[in-house]
Amino acid sequence: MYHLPFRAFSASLNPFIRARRFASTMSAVSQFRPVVISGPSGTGKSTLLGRLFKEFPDKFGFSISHTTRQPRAGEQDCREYYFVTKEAFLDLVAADGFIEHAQFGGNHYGTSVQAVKNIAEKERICILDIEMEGVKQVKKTDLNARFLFLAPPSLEELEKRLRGRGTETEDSLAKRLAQAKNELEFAKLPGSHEKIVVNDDVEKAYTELRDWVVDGGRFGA
Ligand SMILES: Nc1ncnc2c1ncn2[C@@H]1O[C@H](COP(=O)(O)OP(=O)(O)OP(=O)(O)O)[C@@H](O)[C@H]1O
Repeated sequence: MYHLPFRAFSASLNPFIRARRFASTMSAVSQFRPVVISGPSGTGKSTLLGRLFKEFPDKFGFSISHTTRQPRAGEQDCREYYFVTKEAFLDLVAADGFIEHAQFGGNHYGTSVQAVKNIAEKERICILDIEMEGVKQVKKTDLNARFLFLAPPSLEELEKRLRGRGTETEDSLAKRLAQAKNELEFAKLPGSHEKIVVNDDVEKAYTELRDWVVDGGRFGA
């Protein structure tokens, strides 16, 4: 199987390939700037992104994650996931190659910086739907990203939406609301995001988000 970390490693052995690859990914992310959408769980990110992808089916993409779990029937390497060994995964962690990574059920999962660049190389805008810690990590990279924060009208309304979605237990609800407070505090810091959209009325919020992302057809470039 052909793994991304191996490809990245083998390219790094040859300075010419490395320089060429660096130049091409740099120009790709300057032209196709990734967009980071963050905001508390339940604030409506999936709802608005679903609409954006429907309106612009060929413009955007999600990065492919890495995982150390085994592929399931029908899953393909480099399509659903980059399926890697635990050793390759930990090497990439050590090389600071991940924007975020976590462990679930004994397997590792992560979003690599290179996976985001790969979307730009396909001439699409990579959308990253991530939490505050991920936002901080993206800011440390050369991804040239733009940052939008989707805010709920209030914490009370956020709780109502999370309850209405029917996906939470009392325990997970309390955790999400506590994390929401942290996210809202972070969003108040100057420079944390370039654009804040309050998802009060869904039509209004969608128009505001779309117009900022599309930026008159320039997509921030
Ligand atoms: N403007 C709105 N007014 C009322 N309800 C909304 C609005 N936007 C989204 N919702 C509803 O709020 C709930 C949470 O929305 P959604 O699942 O899109 O949030 P999310 O930010 O993607 O959450 P997570 O980060 O947990 O995936 C959904 O049931 C959705 O239908």
